[in-house]
Parts: sequence; C-alpha cells; structure tokens
Amino acid sequence: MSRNRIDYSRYDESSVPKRPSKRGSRPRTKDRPAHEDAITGRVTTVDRGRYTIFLPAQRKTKSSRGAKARYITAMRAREMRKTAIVTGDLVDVVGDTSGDDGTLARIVRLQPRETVLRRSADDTDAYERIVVANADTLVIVVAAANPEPRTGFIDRAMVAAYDAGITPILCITKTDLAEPDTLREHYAHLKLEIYTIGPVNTDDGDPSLAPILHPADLDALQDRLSGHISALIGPSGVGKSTLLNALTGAERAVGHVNVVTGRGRHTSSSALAIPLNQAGTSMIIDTPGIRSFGMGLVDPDTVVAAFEDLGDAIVNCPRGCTHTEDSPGCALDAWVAAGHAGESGAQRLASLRRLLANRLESEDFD
Ligand SMILES: Nc1nc2c(ncn2[C@@H]2O[C@H](COP(=O)(O)OP(=O)(O)OP(=O)(O)O)[C@@H](O)[C@H]2O)c(=O)[nH]1
Ligand SMILES: [Zn+2]
Repeated sequence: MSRNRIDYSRYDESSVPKRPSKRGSRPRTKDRPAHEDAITGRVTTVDRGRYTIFLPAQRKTKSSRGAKARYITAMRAREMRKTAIVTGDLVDVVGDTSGDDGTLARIVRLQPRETVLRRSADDTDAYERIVVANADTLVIVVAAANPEPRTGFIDRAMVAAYDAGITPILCITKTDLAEPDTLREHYAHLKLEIYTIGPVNTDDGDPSLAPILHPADLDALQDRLSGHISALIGPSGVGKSTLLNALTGAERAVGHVNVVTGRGRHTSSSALAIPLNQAGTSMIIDTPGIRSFGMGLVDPDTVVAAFEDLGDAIVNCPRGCTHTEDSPGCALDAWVAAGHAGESGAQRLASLRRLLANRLESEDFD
C-alpha cells in the first residue's frame, strides 16, 4: 500500500526507512559491507552510549557450535556513530560477543525498522524522538480505579499505535476496585481488544502486601503477547510494575543472567525490553519516563486506514481531508450512511473521530 507519508527525516535525524517486508531485510549485495560474521541481536536498553543486546539461543548446526541465549554489552562502531539506536532495534554485532564480564562488542549495522514509537517533544527536547523500535503490539495499561482511567490517555495512545502500524490492546488492572464495564462500553465500537487483570488477594487482606495477580488473567494476557514484541505504556500508579513482574518473573532465568537488564538494576530512563523466551521472539518493552507518545506528525489517513471497514472510504475524500466531523466533503459520512461499515458504522465513525480529535489535546499521561 502506498501512502503519502510525511518525510520524517526532516524532523528527526534518527529516522530510517521502514522495512517494506520481512524478506527485504537483507541489504543489497553491493551495499553490504564486510562483517559477514556479524550476529544479530535485539537492543534491550541503552545507557550512556552502551547498548545491552539480547542474543537469542542459536541451534547447533554443521557450521555452528550453537550458543545459549545471552546478553552482551556493545558500543557503536565508528561508522555507526551518527546512527541513533533505540530499545527494540535489531542490530548486527561483531567482536567479543561472549557476553563475559568486561567484554564490549561493536554494533556494525542497524536493521531496517518495522515500526517506531516516538515520545513527544517537551521542554528539554524540541524533537519527537524514537524511543521504541519494532514493537508490533502496544499494551495500554490503565486501572479500573485509583487512579481513575482517563479515556483521553487511552485514545491518544491508540492513535499513536494506529499511526505507527502497531496493534493497540487495552489492559485494565485493579479490577478488584471497580468494574471495568464502562470502559468496555466506551471502546466497544472500536473493537479494541481488552484484557482485565485483578488480584486474588482482594480488599480484606493487609494493604501492605503486594497484590498477587490472578493466574487466569495473567495467562490470557501472556497468551496474547506470546510471539510478539509488545510495548507497555501506562500512567503512574496503575500497577504496571506489578504486572510486569508477574508477566516476566517466572522467566528471569532466561539465559542465566539477570533478564531485566543483563547488568543489574535498570537505572537509565531508556525503554527496557524484557525477553520472555530464549529465542527472543516474545518480548515486553517497558517505557519508563515516557510521558506521552509523539503525535505532532500523526497522519489521519494512516489512522483511518487502520479501520478495515472505514479505511476504504477515504479515497473519495478531498485532498488533505482530516476526516473530522467538520471536514468539508469528508467521504466517511456518505460511506457510513450507505451502510458500508455495518449497522454500528455511525457509532464506530463517531468513536474514530473522537480518537482523531483527542490526539490534538496536549494533556500528559499523568
Ligand atoms: N487494589 C489493587 N492494587 C494494586 C493492584 N496492582 C497493583 N496495585 C497497587 O497499586 C500501587 C501501584 O502499583 P505499581 O505496580 O507500583 O504501579 P506502577 O504503575 O508501576 O506505578 P509507577 O511506579 O508509579 O509507574 C501499589 O501499591 C500496588 O500494590 C491491583 O490489582 N489491585
Ligand atoms: Zn475525510
């Protein structure tokens, strides 16, 4: 599908072309530099020029001895110094890739990104910077109560996800404190996938005890996240750490290293990817310190196109149509009136337009 996308490179030096397809990931032979022996891993976190990289387990073959999953620390090779590399990036590394203490490998290539999430510009930085690469799922975490869920937050996170080509899912925590029904209804027409998470030790227990999350709730979410690279975002206090610990706790022995950072406690404000399996095909990416996703560059066409029963309508819209209620000649109204979006098409369109309008509000996450 070809869309008129904004040229992000004008805004952010760290942009790289999106990967057209899984197959096109190898650079063309004429461009392929040396380093044929490089191996590929995923950046799990970045701290002051040092990249922690998860190398998945490699099966033993005739030409290779195989290897256990491990973390290594690397820096960028000289020719990569101007290339921004973020959590979630797939990189090719050479040098000492043993992961032994004190070793430092070199990143010689950045693989094309499938998706990017940007954090918004703020007082300290005028640019929307890429903070997570290659996530295919965005888990939007809100509490049923304490703090009260805010639909504005959820809406903007959804728009950021759709714009980035990422599937958003909603995870409602603290279901012991309130029924999540109102939220469910609010999003029913958008067909947003919703998971609920509650504790087994409700109210009557000692409030100083950490909540133990319900295994059935966790299983359902874990199943959904398996085989995916998922970024987690949520306002402060919703129980994100509790959830992350529950989801990843059982897997801390992966690769026999501290799976959280590979190197002790996580202190940088960079996003942090936590592998859930040895193959590195399932990961959860925590996004601490990211208050909101960058939406200054959101393309309304891309967001509408994410809705399969509405996206086809917009070829008939005037050039530059923003698809809002007051956009003159927006073809979505006629499309829905003609029944192309089904019986609840009107509500669905209203919900979509609410998303598009809410993205322009500059409210922070917390
Ligand atoms: N009642 C109830 N409390 C919970 C639940 N999950 C977490 N909490 C409590 O909510 C508070 C916040 O939980 P955290 O896991 O620290 O939340 P967080 O989202 O990581 O918060 P920040 O660190 O501020 O970002 C803690 O006191 C938890 O014990 C739950 O399911 N029910
Ligand atoms: Zn339109």
